[in-house]
Amino acid sequence: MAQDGDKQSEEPQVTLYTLEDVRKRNTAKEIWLVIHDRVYDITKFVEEHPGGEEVLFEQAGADATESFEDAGHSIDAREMLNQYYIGDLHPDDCKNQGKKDVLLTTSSSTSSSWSSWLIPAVAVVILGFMYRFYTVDSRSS
Ligand code: HEM
Repeated sequence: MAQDGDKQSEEPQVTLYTLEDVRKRNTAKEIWLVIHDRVYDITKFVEEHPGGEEVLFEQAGADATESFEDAGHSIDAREMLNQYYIGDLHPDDCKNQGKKDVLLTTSSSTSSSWSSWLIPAVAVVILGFMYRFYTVDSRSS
């Protein structure tokens, strides 16, 4: 029995929130926002934010990924996010971003597999032609 308990505690328990859950937390008492499909409760951070309270109030209850990235936050700022992380955005609400990631991965891996054999193959064909022309030239002269 104790083992069962251990197993359960080893599994990461991620709480899922919908955008609707997040939207409700946009008051001075409670401020949540979404960055890269992760949900943050920044209520206690608002006053400390070096970029000011106002920008956070503007993003309260919404997906702040774009504005967070636009501000060009440092690595330290990104690490600070962990302190306020409370859960993930429900997959239903982050469909578009998931699709975009998949497309980007697929297209980049496809192009790299193409170039890995196409460029050497073209080089071999060109070298073959050059070799033929040179040998034919030298035989005829
Ligand atoms: C919980 C989320 C956030 C954290 C932990 C955070 C943290 C920080 C930190 C540590 C800085 C100081 C500069 C740096 O180290 O990059 C900063 C600056 C700033 N932040 Fe944030 N920030 C958050 C969310 C946001 C959002 C959503 C916006 C935009 C709406 C924003 C806009 C800014 C701006 C404009 C500055 C000033 C940049 C400058 O003066 O060069 N931040 N933030």
